[in-house]
Amino acid sequence: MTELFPNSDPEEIDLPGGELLLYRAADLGADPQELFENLERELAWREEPIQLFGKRYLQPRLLAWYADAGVSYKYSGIQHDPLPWTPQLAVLRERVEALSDARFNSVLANLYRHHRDSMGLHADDERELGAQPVIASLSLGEERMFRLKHRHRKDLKPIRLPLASGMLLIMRGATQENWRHEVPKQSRPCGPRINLTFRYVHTPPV
Ligand SMILES: O=C(O)CCC(=O)C(=O)O
Ligand SMILES: [Fe+2]
Repeated sequence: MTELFPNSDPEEIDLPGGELLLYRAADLGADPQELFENLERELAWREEPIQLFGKRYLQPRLLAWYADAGVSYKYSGIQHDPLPWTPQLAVLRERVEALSDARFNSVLANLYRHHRDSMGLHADDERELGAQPVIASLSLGEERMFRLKHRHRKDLKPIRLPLASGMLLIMRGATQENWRHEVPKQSRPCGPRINLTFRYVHTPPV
Protein backbone atom coordinates (compact mmCIF):
# COMPACT_ATOMS: atom_id res chain seq x y z
CA MET A 1 0.00 0.00 0.00
CA THR A 2 1.26 3.48 -0.77
CA GLU A 3 1.90 5.67 2.19
CA LEU A 4 -0.59 8.48 2.79
CA PHE A 5 0.94 11.92 3.12
CA PRO A 6 4.63 11.01 2.68
CA ASN A 7 5.85 14.62 3.10
CA SER A 8 5.21 15.11 6.84
CA ASP A 9 1.71 15.02 8.19
CA PRO A 10 -0.72 17.90 7.82
CA GLU A 11 -2.60 19.30 10.79
CA GLU A 12 -6.19 18.09 11.14
CA ILE A 13 -8.64 20.92 11.79
CA ASP A 14 -11.67 19.85 13.79
CA LEU A 15 -14.73 20.18 11.52
CA PRO A 16 -17.88 18.26 12.59
CA GLY A 17 -19.30 16.56 9.50
CA GLY A 18 -16.29 17.39 7.33
CA GLU A 19 -12.57 16.89 6.89
CA LEU A 20 -10.02 19.68 6.77
CA LEU A 21 -6.27 19.21 6.61
CA LEU A 22 -3.77 22.03 6.73
CA TYR A 23 -0.11 22.26 5.82
CA ARG A 24 1.05 25.49 7.42
CA ALA A 25 4.27 25.54 5.38
CA ALA A 26 3.71 23.25 2.41
CA ASP A 27 6.86 22.05 0.69
CA LEU A 28 6.24 23.50 -2.77
CA GLY A 29 9.82 23.24 -4.03
CA ALA A 30 10.05 27.03 -4.30
CA ASP A 31 9.71 30.13 -2.19
CA PRO A 32 6.00 31.14 -1.85
CA GLN A 33 6.79 34.80 -2.54
CA GLU A 34 8.58 33.91 -5.75
CA LEU A 35 5.65 31.68 -6.78
CA PHE A 36 3.23 34.51 -6.05
CA GLU A 37 5.18 36.96 -8.22
CA ASN A 38 5.49 34.50 -11.12
CA LEU A 39 1.81 33.57 -11.06
CA GLU A 40 0.64 37.16 -10.70
CA ARG A 41 2.68 38.04 -13.81
CA GLU A 42 2.11 34.93 -15.92
CA LEU A 43 -1.47 33.79 -15.47
CA ALA A 44 -4.16 35.05 -17.85
CA TRP A 45 -6.21 36.92 -15.22
CA ARG A 46 -9.70 37.97 -16.25
CA GLU A 47 -12.62 39.78 -14.77
CA GLU A 48 -15.44 37.28 -14.96
CA PRO A 49 -19.16 37.77 -14.82
CA ILE A 50 -21.27 35.95 -12.27
CA GLN A 51 -24.94 35.06 -12.70
CA LEU A 52 -26.96 35.83 -9.57
CA PHE A 53 -30.75 35.60 -9.57
CA GLY A 54 -30.76 35.95 -13.34
CA LYS A 55 -28.57 39.08 -13.34
CA ARG A 56 -24.96 39.43 -14.43
CA TYR A 57 -22.37 41.08 -12.21
CA LEU A 58 -18.59 41.17 -12.28
CA GLN A 59 -16.92 38.99 -9.68
CA PRO A 60 -14.97 40.94 -7.04
CA ARG A 61 -11.63 39.33 -7.90
CA LEU A 62 -9.74 38.14 -11.00
CA LEU A 63 -9.88 34.55 -12.19
CA ALA A 64 -7.99 32.18 -14.43
CA TRP A 65 -8.89 28.58 -15.19
CA TYR A 66 -6.37 25.92 -16.30
CA ALA A 67 -7.07 22.25 -16.98
CA ASP A 68 -6.27 19.16 -18.98
CA ALA A 69 -7.53 19.22 -22.56
CA GLY A 70 -11.22 18.38 -22.84
CA VAL A 71 -12.16 19.40 -19.31
CA SER A 72 -14.82 22.05 -18.99
CA TYR A 73 -16.55 23.36 -15.94
CA LYS A 74 -19.57 25.43 -15.10
CA TYR A 75 -18.77 27.71 -12.21
CA SER A 76 -21.07 30.37 -10.75
CA GLY A 77 -23.50 29.77 -13.60
CA ILE A 78 -20.85 30.46 -16.27
CA GLN A 79 -19.22 27.88 -18.53
CA HIS A 80 -15.40 28.01 -18.38
CA ASP A 81 -13.10 26.85 -21.14
CA PRO A 82 -9.70 26.07 -19.73
CA LEU A 83 -6.25 27.20 -20.76
CA PRO A 84 -3.44 24.62 -20.95
CA TRP A 85 -1.24 24.23 -17.85
CA THR A 86 1.71 26.63 -17.62
CA PRO A 87 5.04 24.98 -16.66
CA GLN A 88 4.81 26.59 -13.20
CA LEU A 89 1.24 25.35 -12.61
CA ALA A 90 2.14 21.87 -13.86
CA VAL A 91 4.96 21.62 -11.31
CA LEU A 92 2.68 22.91 -8.55
CA ARG A 93 0.00 20.38 -9.46
CA GLU A 94 2.50 17.55 -8.94
CA ARG A 95 3.55 18.91 -5.56
CA VAL A 96 -0.03 19.44 -4.44
CA GLU A 97 -1.08 15.97 -5.62
CA ALA A 98 1.71 14.40 -3.55
CA LEU A 99 0.80 16.47 -0.48
CA SER A 100 -2.95 15.79 -0.86
CA ASP A 101 -2.70 12.14 -1.89
CA ALA A 102 -5.21 12.90 -4.67
CA ARG A 103 -5.27 13.54 -8.44
CA PHE A 104 -6.34 16.82 -10.02
CA ASN A 105 -7.12 17.71 -13.64
CA SER A 106 -7.77 21.40 -13.19
CA VAL A 107 -7.03 24.47 -11.17
CA LEU A 108 -9.09 27.58 -10.60
CA ALA A 109 -6.86 30.55 -9.80
CA ASN A 110 -8.25 33.53 -7.88
CA LEU A 111 -6.48 36.86 -7.52
CA TYR A 112 -7.76 39.03 -4.68
CA ARG A 113 -6.28 42.39 -5.67
CA HIS A 114 -6.84 44.13 -2.33
CA HIS A 115 -8.86 43.93 0.89
CA ARG A 116 -12.17 44.70 -0.86
CA ASP A 117 -11.91 41.69 -3.19
CA SER A 118 -13.73 38.64 -1.87
CA MET A 119 -15.40 35.31 -2.51
CA GLY A 120 -19.01 34.87 -1.39
CA LEU A 121 -20.33 32.02 0.72
CA HIS A 122 -20.54 28.85 -1.40
CA ALA A 123 -19.73 25.15 -1.49
CA ASP A 124 -17.72 23.48 -4.22
CA ASP A 125 -20.48 20.99 -4.83
CA GLU A 126 -21.09 21.18 -8.57
CA ARG A 127 -22.11 17.85 -10.10
CA GLU A 128 -18.93 17.67 -12.19
CA LEU A 129 -16.86 17.42 -9.01
CA GLY A 130 -18.58 14.19 -7.97
CA ALA A 131 -19.48 13.07 -4.46
CA GLN A 132 -17.15 14.06 -1.62
CA PRO A 133 -14.56 15.84 -3.78
CA VAL A 134 -11.02 16.48 -2.59
CA ILE A 135 -10.22 20.16 -3.13
CA ALA A 136 -6.72 21.41 -2.44
CA SER A 137 -6.40 25.14 -1.92
CA LEU A 138 -2.99 26.82 -2.01
CA SER A 139 -2.60 30.36 -0.69
CA LEU A 140 0.15 32.75 -1.81
CA GLY A 141 0.76 36.41 -1.02
CA GLU A 142 -1.16 38.35 1.62
CA GLU A 143 -2.91 36.56 4.43
CA ARG A 144 -6.73 36.53 4.19
CA MET A 145 -9.44 35.12 6.42
CA PHE A 146 -11.12 31.92 5.24
CA ARG A 147 -14.43 31.27 6.98
CA LEU A 148 -16.58 28.14 7.06
CA LYS A 149 -20.23 28.02 8.10
CA HIS A 150 -22.25 24.87 8.72
CA ARG A 151 -25.33 24.65 6.48
CA HIS A 152 -27.78 23.52 9.16
CA ARG A 153 -26.28 23.41 12.64
CA LYS A 154 -26.86 26.80 14.21
CA ASP A 155 -25.10 25.61 17.39
CA LEU A 156 -21.77 25.55 15.57
CA LYS A 157 -19.89 28.84 15.36
CA PRO A 158 -18.33 29.75 12.00
CA ILE A 159 -14.76 28.51 11.76
CA ARG A 160 -12.17 31.17 11.01
CA LEU A 161 -8.92 30.10 9.46
CA PRO A 162 -6.42 32.79 8.48
CA LEU A 163 -4.66 31.54 5.34
CA ALA A 164 -1.12 32.83 4.92
CA SER A 165 1.35 32.47 2.07
CA GLY A 166 2.52 28.89 1.56
CA MET A 167 -0.41 27.26 3.34
CA LEU A 168 -2.15 24.33 1.68
CA LEU A 169 -5.68 23.56 2.87
CA ILE A 170 -7.30 20.29 1.84
CA MET A 171 -11.08 19.96 2.01
CA ARG A 172 -12.44 16.47 1.63
CA GLY A 173 -14.99 13.93 2.93
CA ALA A 174 -18.42 15.52 3.47
CA THR A 175 -17.05 19.08 3.83
CA GLN A 176 -18.89 20.45 0.78
CA GLU A 177 -22.15 18.70 1.75
CA ASN A 178 -22.28 20.13 5.25
CA TRP A 179 -20.33 23.38 5.11
CA ARG A 180 -20.03 26.46 2.95
CA HIS A 181 -16.99 28.71 2.82
CA GLU A 182 -16.07 32.29 1.96
CA VAL A 183 -13.28 34.85 1.87
CA PRO A 184 -14.95 38.03 3.16
CA LYS A 185 -14.03 41.59 2.31
CA GLN A 186 -12.10 43.20 5.13
CA SER A 187 -11.81 46.75 6.38
CA ARG A 188 -8.05 46.61 6.96
CA PRO A 189 -6.21 47.39 3.70
CA CYS A 190 -3.93 44.68 2.38
CA GLY A 191 -2.06 43.73 -0.77
CA PRO A 192 -2.85 41.00 -3.28
CA ARG A 193 -3.37 37.31 -2.59
CA ILE A 194 -3.51 34.39 -5.00
CA ASN A 195 -5.41 31.24 -4.20
CA LEU A 196 -5.20 28.15 -6.39
CA THR A 197 -7.92 25.53 -5.92
CA PHE A 198 -7.00 22.22 -7.49
CA ARG A 199 -9.98 20.06 -8.43
CA TYR A 200 -10.83 16.89 -10.29
CA VAL A 201 -13.60 17.60 -12.79
CA HIS A 202 -15.45 14.60 -14.19
CA THR A 203 -16.43 15.00 -17.83
CA PRO A 204 -19.06 14.01 -18.82
CA PRO A 205 -20.77 14.79 -15.51
CA VAL A 206 -21.09 11.84 -13.13
O1 LIG B 1 -9.52 31.94 -1.82
C1 LIG B 1 -9.82 30.98 -1.10
O2 LIG B 1 -9.17 30.67 -0.12
C2 LIG B 1 -11.04 30.18 -1.42
C3 LIG B 1 -11.28 29.93 -2.88
C4 LIG B 1 -12.48 29.09 -3.11
O3 LIG B 1 -13.24 28.80 -2.23
C5 LIG B 1 -12.79 28.59 -4.46
O4 LIG B 1 -12.05 28.88 -5.42
O5 LIG B 1 -13.78 27.86 -4.60
FE1 LIG C 1 -14.59 27.22 -2.81
